[in-house]
Amino acid sequence: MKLFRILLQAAWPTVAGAAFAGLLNGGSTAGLIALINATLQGTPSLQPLLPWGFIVLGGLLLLTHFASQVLLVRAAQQAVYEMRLLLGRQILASPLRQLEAIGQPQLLATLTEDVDAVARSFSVLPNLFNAVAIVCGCLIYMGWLSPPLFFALVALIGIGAGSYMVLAGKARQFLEQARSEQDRLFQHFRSLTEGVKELKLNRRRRLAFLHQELEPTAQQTRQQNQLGYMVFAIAASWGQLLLFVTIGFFLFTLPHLLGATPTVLSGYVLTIIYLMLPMQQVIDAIPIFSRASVALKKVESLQLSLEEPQQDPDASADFMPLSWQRLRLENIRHQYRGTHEDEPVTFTLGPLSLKAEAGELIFIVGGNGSGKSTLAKIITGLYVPDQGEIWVDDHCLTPNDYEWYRQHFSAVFSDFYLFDRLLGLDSPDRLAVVPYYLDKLRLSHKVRLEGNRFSTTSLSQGERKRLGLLMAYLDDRPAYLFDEWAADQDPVFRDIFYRQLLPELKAQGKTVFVISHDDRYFDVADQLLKLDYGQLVQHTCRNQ
Ligand SMILES: Nc1ncnc2c1ncn2[C@@H]1O[C@H](COP(=O)(O)OP(=O)(O)OP(=O)(O)O)[C@@H](O)[C@H]1O
Repeated sequence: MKLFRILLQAAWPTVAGAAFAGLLNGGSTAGLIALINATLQGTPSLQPLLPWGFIVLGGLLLLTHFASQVLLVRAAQQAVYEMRLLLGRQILASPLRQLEAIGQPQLLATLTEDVDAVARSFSVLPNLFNAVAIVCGCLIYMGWLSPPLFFALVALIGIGAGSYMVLAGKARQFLEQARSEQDRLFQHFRSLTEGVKELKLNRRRRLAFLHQELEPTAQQTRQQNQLGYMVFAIAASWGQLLLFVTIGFFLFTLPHLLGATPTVLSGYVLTIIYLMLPMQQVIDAIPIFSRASVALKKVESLQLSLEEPQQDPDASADFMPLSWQRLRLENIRHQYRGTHEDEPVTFTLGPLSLKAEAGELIFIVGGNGSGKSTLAKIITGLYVPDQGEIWVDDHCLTPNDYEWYRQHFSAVFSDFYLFDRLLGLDSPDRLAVVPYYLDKLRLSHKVRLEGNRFSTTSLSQGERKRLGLLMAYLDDRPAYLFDEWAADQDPVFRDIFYRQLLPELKAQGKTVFVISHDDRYFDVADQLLKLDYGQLVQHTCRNQ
């Protein structure tokens, strides 16, 4: 049902047009069968009209079949298009913590496998819809021919459909298990692509990865899918057997019991034989719809939806960043909860407070795992803290303000992503300064701006980070955050970063947060915050 709701939401007028054409198609099919039956029975009064009727009904059948197919293909493609965009928007609107908890492999599996499964089900819809229309038209014709035989037929169809659904339910369970294995498969694909160097360098590790990780999961996925589709095949064969039993019943048993005339009998057998193809199409479509409904369930389990558009956060709020005088974090606390080998594991940052003025350089320092990046995500508004308040001048942030608040920051995180083009930066003024910054960051001999795209991003890690810094400069936000930016720079450029670039940003009135292990440069900082196991253990201000 949800699949149809998605389709209706995307393009209900087109679906309504297709439904109308489908109904006409079913009607003309039934009419054509009635006409063929009448011709075969040689009803004298109708003979002169039959050839004309045949031409008209045949023409109508072809036309309505074509119209309903074309309209449904359009509606289905529109639904797939909207579904992809909706999922993209929802992922972008979801809290970062939620996305981190889901994990990259699961998101990728959903964006590819699940969206594909739903798209595949939409692609068989036109044929299915036609088949259902023909079945309905034929049933109406058979009901008109003989009500007692019609009820006998409906009872047989009911038994067939009921037993088919029991088997289909079992098959669906196997498909669900196969889908769970697919998440693990994507996890392995990630290891394969991101760990390719490590796997290439060590043969034993590579073989262990192939035989102990990839192979068993791929095998499990294959087995569960195989079982699922095999049960569907058994169900389909059972359905076909029932169809033959039904024809046999109508030929040899029921007419004697219910006293049907030869016209009625031949009409029934002709219609049932004609129905075999559309029935087969319906039966073939059921596994595809089952897989699609497993996909929808999976998408919903990630607290995403392909159905209900959430309010688009980009639509309403005014995102113009302000310049601020002071930023305050009061009693902020954030906790990660998880399990490791069935033991609960938590990491708690805070409670901690800090103040940052415009034009201040604030260094956040501490050992590995002390919570620096977590604090950075809270400062930039990527995490909403479990407890505490963030104040921008005299305004305390409410949950609805976070989207607006984040627009005040430009950041280069340690695991930053480098876009190869300047997205969202089309003002000629901003683009004109790019060569200046490329020069300043000593990249002009390697990278050019071509239109709004960089000529290359195949650079060393240090150079990529410089390009990331250029993007941050172009954003021109009131606040900046650099997470171990200098770690990949050579000593000369590291010196330039701490002694020249950071003071320049400060002189422009920017608030700059720097996560750093470079204690040689701590003297540059106006404030130094030291974290240890999530607690603020040292807070030094230059003016104190
Ligand atoms: N997404 C997450 N889910 C669960 N726990 C996390 C997550 N990210 C970090 N942690 C936990 O929080 C702790 C602090 O991590 P964080 O990345 O903030 O440290 P850090 O000080 O930036 O470390 P480093 O200097 O190594 O980058 C870690 O010990 C880690 O166990």
